[in-house]
Amino acid sequence: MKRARSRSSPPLVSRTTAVDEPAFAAAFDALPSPRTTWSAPDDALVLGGGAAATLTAAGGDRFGSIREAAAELFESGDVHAGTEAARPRVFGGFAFHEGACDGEPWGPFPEARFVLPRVQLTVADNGAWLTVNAVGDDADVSAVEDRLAREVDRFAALDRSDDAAAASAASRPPRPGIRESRRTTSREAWRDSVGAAVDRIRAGDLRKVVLAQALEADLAADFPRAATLERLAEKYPDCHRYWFEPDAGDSAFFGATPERLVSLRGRTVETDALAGTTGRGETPNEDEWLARELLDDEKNVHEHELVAETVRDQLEPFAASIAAGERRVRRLATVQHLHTPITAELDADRHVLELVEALHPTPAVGGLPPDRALATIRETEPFDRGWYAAPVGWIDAAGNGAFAVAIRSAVASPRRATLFAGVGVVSDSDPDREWDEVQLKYRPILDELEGDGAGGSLDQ
Ligand SMILES: C=C(O[C@H]1C=CC=C(C(=O)O)[C@@H]1O)C(=O)O
Repeated sequence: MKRARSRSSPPLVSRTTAVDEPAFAAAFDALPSPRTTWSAPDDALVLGGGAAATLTAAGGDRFGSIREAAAELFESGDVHAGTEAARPRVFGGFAFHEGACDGEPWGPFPEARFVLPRVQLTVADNGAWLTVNAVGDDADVSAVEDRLAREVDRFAALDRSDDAAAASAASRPPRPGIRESRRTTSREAWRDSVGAAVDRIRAGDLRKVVLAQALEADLAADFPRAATLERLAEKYPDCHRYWFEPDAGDSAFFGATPERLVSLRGRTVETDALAGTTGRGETPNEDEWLARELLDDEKNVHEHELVAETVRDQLEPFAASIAAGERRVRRLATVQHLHTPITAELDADRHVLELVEALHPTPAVGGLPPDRALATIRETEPFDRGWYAAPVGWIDAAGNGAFAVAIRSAVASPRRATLFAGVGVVSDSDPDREWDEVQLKYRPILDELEGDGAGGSLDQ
């Protein structure tokens, strides 16, 4: 097992100043690689460029290793953040399980990687902020202040967010179109594997397993990075949106997920149980009808309750109190899900990665019992999950953090994208309906690849 290593060593110098908000695409394009973006409904938008420090780890101890490396990084700092949202945070994610990054397209992705951006734009309720971070040999206060002054000048020359032409959808590069696509799993293979999982569940060997597929698409034109993120932000404003570029190569892992894994602030924990899916209707009435049917559907409610119960059980050892809200329907642009919000107060101070490790993988992406479900996933799926369905998010110096489950996601390079989507299999799952559900879950990303470019769309 590899230990986490920090490529630079503390101390850390961080300086921030208020700036006029640049247009998203202009800021994204102005940042150096590796770029990071993070955006959540209750969080500031962060765009990071370059790496003042990179923490990587692998193996079963990757959560603990990153925690140690982050503690070391944040140990001694000279920080003038200006606003809370611009305080130093490392952004990144984990592999779904050990060995999940072995195959393509995961080559450049370690099993855990977090970055303290070298240059960071933070767009919060109280305005836009530009930060320069430096660590180790680069951590010289006057050099950081000079760099910040240069970055402020550079960003001042960019299009502004309130410039209608820069922000207009019409001026964006079109969606690239798909020239050719390949599925990892044929319909026959899917029927066989879902059927085999159902048999094991009925035999009492498993309670639930989430099986996924991948879809590789050759793009007809270059993948428009910033425009795709802008379109996802408009269509999925209530989702966690993320973009992670590895250190090498020209790919990125990105997505717009409705599923929060956990957020920790002080001792207050918020999490979601999200499982059980139906489509969107053509009309508001049809939407309502589908939502009511989902709330009453035994198979979906069972699939959902296994997640809600397990999340509560997994939080129990850490919690002074836990409260679950009412089960309701969460409506997204392409699907509707059963959703139970869960909150807890911890019994002691904890690091968010302790909770991430305890909760991942929830049965919304793994299954029950966890070990048997994971073994089934490894035996069944003919591709590597990499960071798909794994925790992505951020950590700060106090051990607070927010993590989402990286579903509705893909790895994209300029001319290729690999998309991932899965479904919860329970005792009365029907393979063909589950196949259709996988296709719905590709939609958030697929809609941004198909369409108005030169290429075509996917046959379902
Ligand atoms: C595993 C995925 O979705 C999970 C989250 C919400 C609903 C799910 C379901 O109804 O099967 C899945 O558990 C995915 O989108 O790849």
